[in-house]
Amino acid sequence: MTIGIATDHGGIELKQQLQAYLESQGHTVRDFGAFTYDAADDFPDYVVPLARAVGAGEVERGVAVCGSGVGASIAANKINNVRACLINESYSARQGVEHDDMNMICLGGRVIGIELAKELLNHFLGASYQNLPRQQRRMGKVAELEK
Ligand SMILES: O=C(CO)[C@H](O)[C@H](O)[C@H](O)COP(=O)(O)O
Repeated sequence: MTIGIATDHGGIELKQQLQAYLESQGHTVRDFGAFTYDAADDFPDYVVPLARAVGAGEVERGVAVCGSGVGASIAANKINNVRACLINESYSARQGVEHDDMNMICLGGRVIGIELAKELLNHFLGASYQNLPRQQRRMGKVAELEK
C-alpha cells in the first residue's frame, strides 16, 4: 500500500519509528515532513499537504501525528474526500475503516507509545470499507456536506 505520513514537532520521533515500521512491512511511505525538530512549527503545514494527497487519491491512506492527534484530525477533515480520526484504541482503528471508510488515522505523539501505534496501524491498514447499503447511505450524507 502507498501511505503518506506527516507530523509536526509533537510527533517527530513517533513518525520516524512508524515510517521504518511501515517500510519493514512492505509499504511504500511518502513523507510529508516535518523532517527535523522545530518547536515553532505548525501542524497544518504538514498535515494539510498529506490530507490533500489522500483526498486526491495520490496515496491510499494517511497517517498524521501531532502532539495529541487532535489538531491533525481537525485540519485534515477540512479537505474534501478525507475522513480522518484521532484513534487511541484498536476497535475504532478497524471499525472506522470498515463502517466509515476512514482514510486517515491521527495519532498523538505525546500520548501513545510505539507499540500501541504499530498495533493501531495494523488494524487501520488491515481493514477495508464494507460498503454495505446502510453505510453507503450514511457516508453519502457525510459526503453531501462537502458540496
Ligand atoms: O497537539 C497538537 C494539537 O492537537 C499540536 O499538533 C501540537 O503538537 C501542539 O499543540 C504543540 O504544542 P507546543 O506547546 O507548541 O509544543
